Amino acid sequence: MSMSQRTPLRSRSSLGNFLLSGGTGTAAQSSPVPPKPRINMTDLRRPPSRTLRPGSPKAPVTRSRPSSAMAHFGSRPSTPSAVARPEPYTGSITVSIRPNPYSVNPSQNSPWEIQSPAGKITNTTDMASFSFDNVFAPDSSLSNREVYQRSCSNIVDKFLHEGFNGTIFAYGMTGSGKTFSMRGSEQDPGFISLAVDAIFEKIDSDSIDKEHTIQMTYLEIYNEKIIDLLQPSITQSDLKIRDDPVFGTRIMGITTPTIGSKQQLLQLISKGDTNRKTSATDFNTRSSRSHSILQIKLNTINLSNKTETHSTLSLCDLAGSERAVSSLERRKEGSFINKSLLALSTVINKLSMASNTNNADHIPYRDSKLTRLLQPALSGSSLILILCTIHIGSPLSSNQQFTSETYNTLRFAARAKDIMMNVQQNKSSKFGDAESMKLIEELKKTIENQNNEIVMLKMNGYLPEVATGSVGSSDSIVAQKNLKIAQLEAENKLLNEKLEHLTRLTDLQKTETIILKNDTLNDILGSGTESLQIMMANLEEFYKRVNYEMDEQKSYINHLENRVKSSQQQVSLMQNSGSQMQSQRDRDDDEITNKQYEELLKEQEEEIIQLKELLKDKDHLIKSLTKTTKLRRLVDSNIMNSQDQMLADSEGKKPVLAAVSDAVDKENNVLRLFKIGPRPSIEVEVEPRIKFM
Ligand SMILES: Nc1ncnc2c1ncn2[C@@H]1O[C@H](COP(=O)(O)OP(=O)(O)OP(=O)(O)O)[C@@H](O)[C@H]1O
Repeated sequence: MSMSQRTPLRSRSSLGNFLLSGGTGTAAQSSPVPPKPRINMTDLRRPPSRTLRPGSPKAPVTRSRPSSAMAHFGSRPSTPSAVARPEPYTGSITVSIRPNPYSVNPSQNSPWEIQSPAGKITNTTDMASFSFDNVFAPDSSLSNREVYQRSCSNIVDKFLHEGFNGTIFAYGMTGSGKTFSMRGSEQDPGFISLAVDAIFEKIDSDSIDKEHTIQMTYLEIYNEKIIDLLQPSITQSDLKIRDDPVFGTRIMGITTPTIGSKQQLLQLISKGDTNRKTSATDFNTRSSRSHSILQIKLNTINLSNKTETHSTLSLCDLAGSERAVSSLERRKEGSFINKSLLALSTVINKLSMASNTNNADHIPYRDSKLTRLLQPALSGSSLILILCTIHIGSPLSSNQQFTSETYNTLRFAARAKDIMMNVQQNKSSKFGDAESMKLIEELKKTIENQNNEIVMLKMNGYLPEVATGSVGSSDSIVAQKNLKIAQLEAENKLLNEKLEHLTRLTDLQKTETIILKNDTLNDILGSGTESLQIMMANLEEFYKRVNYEMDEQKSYINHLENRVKSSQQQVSLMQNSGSQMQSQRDRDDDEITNKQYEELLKEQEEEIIQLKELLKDKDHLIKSLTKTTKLRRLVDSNIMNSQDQMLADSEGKKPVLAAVSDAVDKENNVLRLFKIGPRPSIEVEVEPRIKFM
């Protein structure tokens, strides 16, 4: 059977030479969506960025400054913390400013003074000054590599070596150099190529006990539609976004090839680039008319300590905004681009305000596809670099617009710089689950292949041995054929039994894994040393949070419904008052808005159904957890009891069992509060292990 599409990348010292020479490249490239050898966490359908990460729409960021070690979240019910977590990154978003050197007119004075070493840019007219992590000189000899090393490589390193997610996006006016910085050229490769180099350097240099699997997606948001850049013809229609417990958000049905080599990855990126919408505009002959997001997902299995880590690097090249546009189509695109960039600005403003004032306002991530996709990153699941590209031309005549756009970009950058983040590393998990999923996949394929062979044998009487003339008379051919069919059927029966067994065991492990991967439940489970009261209080807290998130969803839906109503009213008002004089442009915009709201509303309705399912899942988890807790307590109390009994026998005192029984009564009272009935005793297979004969 072919496992080529899921063959992990090893360091060059082991499998690397074969794989990196393109051994698996072609197959993976043509595959639309290869199955992932990991537990499908979507069953849980939990929106993590709103629940368990520091990213609730109400309190997405910490208020602590970079040096603070004691980050806390805003107004949402806090996560009870009993388990030590990996060291988070607490600090601000990295913001770098890069001027387009060709926007400088040497014969005129620039309205901007740049002090690169101090990371400062000042407007010489009103002396408004901005400070950032980097402000690069408008120097055409400054290479992308240098800019990458000074602003971006740190995030890529943390993505590669420490299990952080990283998000890098280029923001700025059209023609200011976003695509130039992200894609670069052959002579001067951009951030994407440089990050790909770093990824494969890491794979090459890693020890032989590490296996890497790389997957990628490449999409564009064009006119508020998500389009798969790797399969645009098939999936021209708008792809849907869903919450995902592992990656924050997930695009349904997007092509996610598993990468076999660096060359293959670069080829796929180039393929995506050619599919991206670009057109000539007033400021740029090849202007990007869409926002593009390239995601590289890295899964690393450490064979020596049997752990699996995943992290995602997102590289976004945003479309530039523009006002002066001549064609209707460009105007329509511009209206969508401006809307999503406005939504991004609003989100950045609110996050910045929340950081500065502890004012936990609603963050409207759902106002655009762009902000919805960036939601996990902006709400604390990712380190972020924003590269703002600017024009620093003369303040005179035609360049006046550049100055005001540069001002806008710098204000956006300054607000982004204000946002304080508390970013968690992705946790490593034991990879037994991935292995068993792989076995299940292999078994399924074998069974399928053998079934096909049986069908062929029965229908056509085809036997490979016959075709090669290696068998004798027709009687013996029939006998051999029947024997082969019988053998295959017997083998398949056995394989089916194995498959069933394995699936049962994996399901058991899956339930455990879901509980283990659930941060909040981990907190509740704690180290196993908390008292019953603490554990039940934690459960109560967990329940509160679920309800809180449900309420928040409902209020957002109300908000959207109101917006749909008011825009519908506006439209009918305009129609009634005979405002046919309304320009074609405005009507286009209104239609877009209404359609968008209706789509949003539909999505929200679907999501509410999902959330209700999610609540059921959480109920189920709480019940499982309570069972586990009871079981653990029973085991503990049995041990204690036998020790206590021995002590009581020797000292003539009351044994501890009586106290444990009091505790069980108390717990049942709390459970009744949650409307969870006390559970009967359960059969639990302790530490189910996969055994494959
Ligand atoms: N730092 C730079 N050094 C050299 N050339 C640059 C630089 N920045 C931009 N350019 C040149 O300026 C032009 C416009 O750049 P680019 O296409 O990257 O802009 P953009 O911001 O992506 O625009 P849009 O939003 O319209 O897609 C290109 O010809 C590019 O080569």
